[in-house]
Formats: sequence, C-alpha cells, structure tokens
Amino acid sequence: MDTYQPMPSHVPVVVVGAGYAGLSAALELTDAGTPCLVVESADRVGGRTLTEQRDVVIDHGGQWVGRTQHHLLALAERFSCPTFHTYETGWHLERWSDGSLARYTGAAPEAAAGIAEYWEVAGRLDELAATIDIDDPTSSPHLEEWDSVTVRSWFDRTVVSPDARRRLDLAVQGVWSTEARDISVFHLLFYIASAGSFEQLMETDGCAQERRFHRGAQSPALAVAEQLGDAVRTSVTVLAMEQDDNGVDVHTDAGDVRAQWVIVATPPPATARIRFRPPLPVDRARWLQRSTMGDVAKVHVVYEAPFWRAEGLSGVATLYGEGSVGVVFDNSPDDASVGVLVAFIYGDRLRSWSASDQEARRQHVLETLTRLYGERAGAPRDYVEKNWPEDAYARGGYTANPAPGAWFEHGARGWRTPVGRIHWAGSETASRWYGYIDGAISSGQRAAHEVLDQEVPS
Ligand SMILES: Cc1cc2nc3c(=O)[nH]c(=O)nc-3n(C[C@H](O)[C@H](O)[C@H](O)COP(=O)(O)OP(=O)(O)OC[C@H]3O[C@@H](n4cnc5c(N)ncnc54)[C@H](O)[C@@H]3O)c2cc1C
Repeated sequence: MDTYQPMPSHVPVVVVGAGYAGLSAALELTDAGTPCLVVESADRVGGRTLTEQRDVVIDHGGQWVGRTQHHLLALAERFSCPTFHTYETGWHLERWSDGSLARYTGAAPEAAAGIAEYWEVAGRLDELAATIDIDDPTSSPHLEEWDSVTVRSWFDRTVVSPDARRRLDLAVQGVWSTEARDISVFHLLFYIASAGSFEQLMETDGCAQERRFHRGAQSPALAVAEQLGDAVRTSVTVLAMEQDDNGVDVHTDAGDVRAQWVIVATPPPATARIRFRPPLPVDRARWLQRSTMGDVAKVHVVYEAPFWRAEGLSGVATLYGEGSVGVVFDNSPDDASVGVLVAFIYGDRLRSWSASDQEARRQHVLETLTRLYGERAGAPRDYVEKNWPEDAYARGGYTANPAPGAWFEHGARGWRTPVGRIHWAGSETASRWYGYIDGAISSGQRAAHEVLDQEVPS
C-alpha cells in the first residue's frame, strides 16, 4: 500500500474504494493479469470493517460470517484468516417493555407475549420474499404495490398484536439498522430473499451471525491489500470523473489518472458526492440520492473474564422498551482470556443516546448491562464506542437502504446498470447477501468480470 507516490498518468482500470468490494474487484482483475489502481479516501483499507487491536481484538464494524456466505469464507481461506463459532451457550435474556426479565434458549422465549404471531409473520415474509428474483428484483409483479407501502404501515395493518409488532420493530432495527417507517415492504422482502430467509438474517447457528474472525473481520481485507501492494493508494479521494468514448479521467485530491474503465465500489451516498461528467443518467442519480445509510453504534465493554458464562448465561440479550440498547452479544475472544460484551444501538434509540455526552452514554450502557448481568457488569476494564453515522467515510451503517418507492421508480436502470465505462460494485449492488461483506465481495467480482469482458489491455 502506497500513500505518497505520485498518481500514474494512465492505468487500465481504476477502482474507487478499498472496502471489501473494491479490494475484491482489484484482486479479481489482478488474478486475471489486468493492472488496476485502487484509490481509497481513508488512511486504511476495509471500509465498514474496522478491527482495533486493543489488548483484545475489537471489531467496530462488520464482524460475523455465516456458512452460506461462500465468497467471504473462500477469501478467508485463501488468505488464512481463521474463524471460530460465536459463543451462545446457556440462557439468553429478554428484557420486555414492562421491565421484566426472562431467560430462554433457542430463537425466542416460548409462549412469550406476541411470539406466536411474530413467527406467523416471519413465515409470511419468507413466502412473499421467495417470489422475488434477486438477480432481477424489479421484475416482481408486486413491485409497485410492495414498494409503495412502508414496513411500519404494513405491520400496523396486518399484525394484530402490539407485542408482535414490538418484536418485529426490533428485528427491523437489528437487521436493517433503520426504523420500519423508513423502508418499504419490497426492500424488506428483497433483503430477506437476498439472504435466503428471515431466519438467516436473525439467527446465529447456521445463519449470518454464526462465526467470527480470530484476528477480526478486517483481517482478510488487510491481507488482500498487502497482496495488491502499490496498486492500493490510501488517503486519496476521488472528487470527479469525466467520461468520453475512449476512457475516463479520474480527478482525485492527489492528482488525475486516465483509465479505460472504472469500478466505483463506494456506498450510494458516497458515490453521490462524486461529480460525474457527463452527469449520471437520471435513474442512477435518483437511486443514489434516495439511498440512505442506516444508523448503528456498537459499544464494546471489556471485563477481566466472561463472568456471565459461569452463571449459565450466553451473554445474548434482547431489550424492548425505552432503553437505548437493542441487542447484546458475547464478543469475547475464542480462548475467553477476557470477557467482552457488545451492545448494539440503532435508529431512534441511537439518535437519543448519541445526543447525550460521553459520560451519560457510558453510564446508560453500563446500567443496562448491570440490570442484565449483575454488579460486575458495571465495573469493566475497558469501554469503547463506535457510532457509525459519525464515521467520516462511511457516515452510517450497516448498509444503505433505498427509500420507499425508489426500487419501483428507479431500480430497474438505477440499481447497478453500468454507465458507459463506469461499473458499480459495493455491498448495496449485490444480489446475494446485499448489505453484507459477502455481498460486497461478490459485487466486486461481478464488476471485475463486467470489465474483463470488454477486452481490457493487460
Ligand atoms: C456496525 C456494523 C456492523 C456490521 N456487521 C456486519 C456483519 O457482522 N457481517 C457482515 O457481513 N456485514 C456486516 N456489516 C456490513 C458490512 O460491513 C458492509 O456491507 C461491507 O463491509 C461493505 O463493503 P463495501 O466494500 O461495499 O463498502 P465499504 O466498506 O463502505 O467501502 C467503501 C470504501 O470507499 C471509500 N470511499 C468512499 N468515497 C470515496 C471516494 N470518493 N474516493 C475514494 N474512496 C472512497 C470509503 O472510505 C470506504 O473505505 C456491518 C456494518 C457495520 C457498519
């Protein structure tokens, strides 16, 4: 990785963004013998994955990999980045909206308030999602109908029990890191189809939250960047692009480079900040303008030991009601040499929590954990927050979600159709595992092959 060399004047392919999508595109091109240059705004690669090596590995961003996420697993295998099973042995906790605390095992407490209807709705969502073609989502005969309705109003209209609605609202916050009022039923269903099922999104064993990386989820990205070497330039921001019949002039804050093809592998709101000449087609421009990053913070709290395990608790907790924290997981290292809890805060709850000062935020999280796990939870040896909407580059997470109506009005041509010599990658352009690291990788590989199919000189 080289930050200080001058920009080359020409390169066959410029890749914008060194998250998993951009790095995977570059790796695919390089494997095929096509030189490329990756330019990245931040002073590091990995984008929405960010592993901090404190005295324990802390994954501030993406962290889990599931067994159907074959692209990420293959990359991890190629670059020798081992994984381990997420700890979830013992009793999970559920703090209900009235403040009561229940213990359970499995996916949810049996016979709890609203649970029967919650499972009915989950089954219905899977049935509807199965009708969507993830490679051609806008071909759905129900596109206009489903994209015109927010998830909030659909729940209000079709879900009888307020308790089931509470459960579904938290599921939406947890998976989409947004509020049910902000996404359409179509986007919800596409996302479920993209993952395979509602269960795949929600669960651990066999599902999206199954495994973690010993050296953190950024480790495969760092290994790819090391292999790509000088082809990756960090601390370089693409400001504008001018496209003509023969190539693209890419203007960066470190100089200009002429490319025959460009792969833009940035999240939609970041792509919208680049000036394109000629301007992007209306559908693509509108799609970018109407895709909004989700709101999530991860708070890691580190203890001398995972003391809750000795009390038969898994460390997994789900919290309804007024507090900020939505979900807690045991994020200890595999050898349990220290204990780590990670608390997720999303959507409306994040907006009110992040308005407080640092001490009040910390106190709130520690009080919540103390109510769940007892006094020892109030005395951590380390506490660290990452509020993604405040991240200078990502400006949110986990992913960008198109606003209601955007799939119907602009999805067919705006989602990922290449614009001349400019091709689109990024987790938000994936058919399979949209919004996930795995989707980012497959999107980068797809975009690389779109370009390789065009007779790029090596
Ligand atoms: C808190 C959190 C938890 C998550 N949990 C999981 C999880 O457990 N499992 C999972 O699979 N996924 C998870 N995700 C989602 C996953 O991290 C992302 O979907 C994935 O990393 C996105 O990769 P990407 O390459 O598409 O985009 P990014 O990682 O966003 O990479 C885009 C890159 O482009 C750069 N860039 C932007 N604009 C410019 C410009 N003009 N010029 C140059 N560079 C630019 C950015 O700095 C960035 O590095 C999570 C995300 C977050 C934030």
